Amino acid sequence: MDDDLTLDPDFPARFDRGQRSRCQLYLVSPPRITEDFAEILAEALDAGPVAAFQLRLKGLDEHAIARMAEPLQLACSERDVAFIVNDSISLAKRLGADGVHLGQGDGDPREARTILGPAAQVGVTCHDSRHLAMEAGEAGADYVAFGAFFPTTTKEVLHRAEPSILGWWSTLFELPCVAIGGITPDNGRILVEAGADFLAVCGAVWTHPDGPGAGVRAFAPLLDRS
Ligand SMILES: Cc1ncc(COP(=O)(O)OP(=O)(O)O)c(N)n1
Ligand SMILES: Cc1nc(C(=O)O)sc1CCOP(=O)(O)O
Ligand SMILES: [Mg+2]
Repeated sequence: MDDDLTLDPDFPARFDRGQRSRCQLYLVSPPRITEDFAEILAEALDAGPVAAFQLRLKGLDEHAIARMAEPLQLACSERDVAFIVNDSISLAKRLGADGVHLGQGDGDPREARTILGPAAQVGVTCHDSRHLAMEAGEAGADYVAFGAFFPTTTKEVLHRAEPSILGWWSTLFELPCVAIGGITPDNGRILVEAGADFLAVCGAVWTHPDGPGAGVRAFAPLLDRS
């Protein structure tokens, strides 16, 4: 791995903004995965610096997700990649995950903090709303997520965000911001330049025609904004 692409040395202790000259990659799982997904994940994580992986499985109950999680969590911990659980504070607790990502209907960041403890990383969906982002920051979130910036086939989105919200946020606040939604190596640069601390990516990595490793590598040139 290229030394120039190493992560903040404190990672994954916190969703640190790290050096402001760099943006980091935050992988989001496909909504459905196959039994061999741990190998696919390992290929992606070994291809370049990935700060965090979010387990975002839809249409399954928590027991089923918990059964699938173990090898994925191991792949992350072996590589110092933060393992974040989507949607469920209780599942994050059960798995001993590094953190949880909460949508607006998924629970309160304060409750997540109480249940998961001070070291847990709590992210909050803020759509295109400055108000929601400030609320999340006040509630103790470790990052705020804005999106969707581009059309996506991974989920139906009701909100579209403009890159300027990233510039507004990162100028005023120290708390890291994540950009999500339809991000590819071809369109992501504008978000990095606008101030995104993390690019959260699903489809562009897992459906890359040359495999997920190539998907991760394709983002490397975008992440340095110095
Ligand atoms: C990093 C990141 N940002 C936003 C989301 C979306 O979360 P949510 O609004 O809860 O929607 P679902 O993911 O549950 O469909 C996310 N998962 N990750
Ligand atoms: C999970 C999710 N949340 C979004 C939001 O706008 O809150 S967009 C999105 C899908 C991200 O997948 P892809 O990189 O394939 O577009
Ligand atoms: Mg959710």
